[in-house]
Parts: sequence; C-alpha cells; structure tokens
Amino acid sequence: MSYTEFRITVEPYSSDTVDIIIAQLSELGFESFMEAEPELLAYIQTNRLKDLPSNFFALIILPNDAQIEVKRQEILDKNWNEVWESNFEPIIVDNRCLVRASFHHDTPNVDYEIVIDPKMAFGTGHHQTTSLMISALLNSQVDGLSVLDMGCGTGVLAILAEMRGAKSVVAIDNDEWAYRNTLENIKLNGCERIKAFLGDANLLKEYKFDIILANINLNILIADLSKYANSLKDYGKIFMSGILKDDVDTLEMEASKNGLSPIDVQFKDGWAMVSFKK
Ligand SMILES: C[S@@+](CC[C@H](N)C(=O)[O-])C[C@H]1O[C@@H](n2cnc3c(N)ncnc32)[C@H](O)[C@@H]1O
Repeated sequence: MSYTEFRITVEPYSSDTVDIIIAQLSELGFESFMEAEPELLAYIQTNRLKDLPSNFFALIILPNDAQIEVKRQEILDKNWNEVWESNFEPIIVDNRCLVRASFHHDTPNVDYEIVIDPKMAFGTGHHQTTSLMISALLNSQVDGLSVLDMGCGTGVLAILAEMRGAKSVVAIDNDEWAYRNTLENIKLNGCERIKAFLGDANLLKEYKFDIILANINLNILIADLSKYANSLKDYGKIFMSGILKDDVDTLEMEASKNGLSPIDVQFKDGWAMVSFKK
C-alpha cells in the first residue's frame, strides 16, 4: 500500500486555519496529519486519490486572510518509518497518560504509559480529538465494563480502556493499515482483553456495550449513529469526537433522534468531544 504526502504551507500559519483544513481533508478521506509549522503534512492512500475531484485543494474553504501552497510526493512503505519517527514526540494527556513510541526512552512516570508505533494510522494523542477522548476515558468509570472503540486507528483508546480495567474491549477500523497497526500496538502493550476487527458498524449486529468510543468524523458518526445507539446498553455512554465546535448542535440533534441525551461537551482548539447517555 502506498501513501501520498501533501506538504501544505499555510500562510499565515495558525492552529485555527490548520484545523479548518484538517476537517475538510478528513471529510475527503485523508487519514493522517502532522503539524510541522509552517507546514501541515497530510496523508492519504494513493489509490483513494482517483475518487477525489482533480482540483480538490482549490475547493478548500479557508479563512479570508489565509493562503496555502501544496507540494505532493509519494511515500513508499520502505521510508514511511523515517517519516513518522522524525515527527512523533511523546505526549502526556492530563498529566496522567503518556503516549510514546517504542524508540522514546527516559520518559516520565505517570499513571498510564501507552506505547504506540503509529506508522500510518491515526491516534498518537497529538491530535486534539484523540487527546479529548483520552481525557474523557481518564475521567470515566471503565472498570469492569465492556467497551467498543469504533474507528480505532492505532488502537490507543482501546489500549487505555483495557489499562483502565475494562472487562472486554472490541476495536474496529475499516482501514486495513489501521487494523494491522492496532494488532501490533495491542501486542506492544501486552493487552489481552482487546479483540480487533477489520470492518465498520455493520459488524455490530446485536452486540451491546457499556461504553462506545467513536472518534471519526461528522458524516460517518451521523450515518452510523443508529447502529451505535442500538449497540449501547441501557444507561450506557457513548463518547464521540472528530467533530468541530460548530458541529456539536448537529450531532446532538441526530443523537436525540436515536434516544441519546448529551451529558458533557469538551473543546480543544476548535475541536469537540460530546458524550451521551442512553
Ligand atoms: C480520527 S481517527 C481516530 C483514531 C483513534 N480512535 C483516535 O482517537 O485517535 C478515525 C479512524 O476511523 C476509521 N474509520 C473511518 N471511517 C470508518 C468507519 N465507517 N467505520 C470504522 N472505522 C472508520 C479511520 O480509518 C481512522 O482510523
């Protein structure tokens, strides 16, 4: 599988503008992003590019004063490791959860230490939405509960759920690379209660969970909400992110049609995480 990297120079560079670009590229199917001011690096599987309009960068809506310049290059499997190794710094969420790669040493002692070798999969804790979801898990009762991590990426949330005492964890991603990466990271962290699957919400059928985590994007969340709600036990909780602050009302409206009421909303740099109960 080969990926294409787009190096997007953002002028003037600001995290708000970068978030606006990331949100639009995510909707188009871009899967991984790295911020390297003044550039944003965006990655997509090369074979998915044919499904996009040829001038898709020209269609991106930017704040009035912002401009972008884009360069592209193909990243072959063999040099992908170098790309992420030079860009991935350890991160600590809420002073309690460290997410690091296996090549990071001398890291601080915290309650939870997750080792992620992300390669091409999303979920290192650097993205605001992952960090919001980690924070939500740290602040929730997870011990003894069944957890679904839908759109697991690197598996970081599933791994934290097991570390927080979940009785069973199911991790699902529809991207083969993410699924394989989750399997690797499950092994790296010695997790035994996570079962990973390649697929989407159609796998859920009649399975029921106490907690559902879904950090994907607004369109997918809305499309699959009824399946998530159906797979949530009575009084269960669902945490959703991958949405911008302005999308919260839309998501809450769709959730209420599926019998879910909001219990909390958290924001980070324009991104949002909303939790609901059944
Ligand atoms: C934003 S990433 C989140 C990864 C990780 N859970 C985190 O919080 O960092 C979204 C993930 O959802 C996956 N995904 C996208 N659409 C999906 C779908 N319909 N069903 C399952 N997974 C999906 C993508 O492949 C990607 O790995």
